[in-house]
Amino acid sequence: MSRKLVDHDYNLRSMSNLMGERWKKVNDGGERSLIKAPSNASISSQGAAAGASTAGAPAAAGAASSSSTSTGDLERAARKQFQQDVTPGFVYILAVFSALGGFLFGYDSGVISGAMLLLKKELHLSALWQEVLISSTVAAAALSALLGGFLNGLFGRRVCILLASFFFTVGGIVLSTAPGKEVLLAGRLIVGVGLGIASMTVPVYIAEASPPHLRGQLVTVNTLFITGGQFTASLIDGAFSYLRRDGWRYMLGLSVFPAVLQFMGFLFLPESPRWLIQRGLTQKARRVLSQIRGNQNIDEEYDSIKNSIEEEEKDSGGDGPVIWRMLTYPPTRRALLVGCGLQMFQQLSGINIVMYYSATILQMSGVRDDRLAIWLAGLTTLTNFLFTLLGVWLVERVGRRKLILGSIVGTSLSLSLLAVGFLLSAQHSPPVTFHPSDPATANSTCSKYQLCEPCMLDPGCGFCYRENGSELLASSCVPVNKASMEQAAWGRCSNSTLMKDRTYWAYNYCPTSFSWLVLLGLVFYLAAFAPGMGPMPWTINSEIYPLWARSTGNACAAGTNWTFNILVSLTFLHMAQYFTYYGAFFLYSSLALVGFFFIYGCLPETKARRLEEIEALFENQLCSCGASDSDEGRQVEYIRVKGSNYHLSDNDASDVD
Ligand SMILES: O[C@H]1[C@H](O)[C@@H](O)[C@H](O)[C@@H](O)[C@H]1O
Repeated sequence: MSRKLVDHDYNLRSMSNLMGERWKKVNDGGERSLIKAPSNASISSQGAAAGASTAGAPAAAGAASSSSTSTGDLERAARKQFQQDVTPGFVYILAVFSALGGFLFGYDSGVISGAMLLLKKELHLSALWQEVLISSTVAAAALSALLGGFLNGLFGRRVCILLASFFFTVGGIVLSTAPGKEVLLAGRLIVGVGLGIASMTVPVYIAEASPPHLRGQLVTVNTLFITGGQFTASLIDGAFSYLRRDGWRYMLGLSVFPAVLQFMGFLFLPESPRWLIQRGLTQKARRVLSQIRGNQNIDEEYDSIKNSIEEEEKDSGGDGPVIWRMLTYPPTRRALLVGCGLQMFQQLSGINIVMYYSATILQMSGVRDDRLAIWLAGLTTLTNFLFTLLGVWLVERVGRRKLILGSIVGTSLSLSLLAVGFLLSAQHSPPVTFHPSDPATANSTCSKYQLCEPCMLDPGCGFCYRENGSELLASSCVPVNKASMEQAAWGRCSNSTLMKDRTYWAYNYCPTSFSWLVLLGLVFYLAAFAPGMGPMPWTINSEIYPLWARSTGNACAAGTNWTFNILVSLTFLHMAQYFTYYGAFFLYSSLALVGFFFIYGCLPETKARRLEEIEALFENQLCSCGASDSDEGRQVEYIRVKGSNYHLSDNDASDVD
């Protein structure tokens, strides 16, 4: 929430409305005055109810009551009181336990790259098996995310989160004890099912439990946990890479701990009050709502959710499966297109390619040692994490729309910078100066290449060279060892002892003096992508659908995310082969630009709106929703006075009445 802007919201008019309202109901039992100093008894009872952090609020309210107190003090007191009242600690506990699902998402999707380095040696995995073990999880996640919509509607968010942590736990145990590759595959599929369910349920659960002014921030914390999980995975990969035997068992098995922690936590955490109301479990919903709203009066929120569910049931009209009703009802159809479009553009912006490729980018920049490259790749995940933290800070300050628009422009520009780096490297590609003869077949395709660039673009070849200062000597293009891409099939680069003498094997890259440009592109990319394009698609999806369509909408959006994740990862090497690296990165950059126009036209601002109000934002024709967003700049503040939430805004002070 923007402090500066909020100061304008508390103008005299709205404050006097507030006071009028205050005095009108001053006799209500159990209500507290912002104008009159509270009694000591009320201070202590309220302080106790709201927890230690409320200690300053009654004092501030008391100060506001003195005749010499300025309106500014009164405003500050009201704001402070409001902020403390609407944010009981329980909401944070709930968000953190839910976001463990995000952590597991990040950990389980990130840890496999390091584990694979050990696995392929120990279990002698072919390239096909490596591919299957990596992609199977993402494919299972895509399918189970879609199925998760149905499960969410039927059993509720809490049961789905319990189910996801159960799958994570079982999957982790199966993986860490697997006797062979078939059981490993089973474990990866089980983990994938957990990933899919968690990725669509957790943001919805957090959004439904959060107060409007904190919703964006708390849902974004989930993506912070995803990137935190990816960072932790890279540290664990680095640490256990020294354990040549069975190191992968620890890497894959350690996720069991956060999974069990989440499972235990959710045995005690409540179901989403919105889901309960929808299911007609009204008494339980009231109990949960007062539990998560602390000392507030929840009547207004409860009534508003209940009314909007009744309205929605009338509006959404018709029978049939939810997805059909969503597609035939214009506001939800538009929301669905926006939600899935955001997830598609997130993946088309190439985040998982950049993360995956970062180790190679580092090798291009002269990091020759494998282990060092693994550790430095951890720096990439750390940067992603730190900049997602910036997103958590910005989301309620600048709003979702501006944040994601700024982010996608930066993403597109930095992808172009990466492409330029690759282009310059290709244009100054080192020549092949030495043509050793293949002992097996006199004529291998690799020996035909005259430059490093086409040689490294051929998946069957690599570049073997000696370095003397900045000069390359005796560089050759030779076939890669099919069992281990880290060596050539024969010759100087096929043997690690031979490679000691400043002889290097470059597979997938060429030595270049423009690596600094590529490195710069990588850092800019993460700084631009992580605060907006990373978290916002998840955050926005958790809030743009009406309750009856929320599970299905999020299921489709998460399914889209996983599907494009797998499509982009599987096609990247082929793209690089056909269009070269710079061609591929220019393509991702253009796709991000298309994404910018899509978001600019179609995405309305949802900041500080109640979930029940958001459907109305999609009433305009598609792709006029964003441009005609009349509320950009409108300041919305929810303020609780005497136990209810009031909606104050500059242009409509009558909301207070
Ligand atoms: O929002 C997340 C995040 O940005 C991750 O770093 C990325 O790996 C995921 O694919 C994405 O959905």
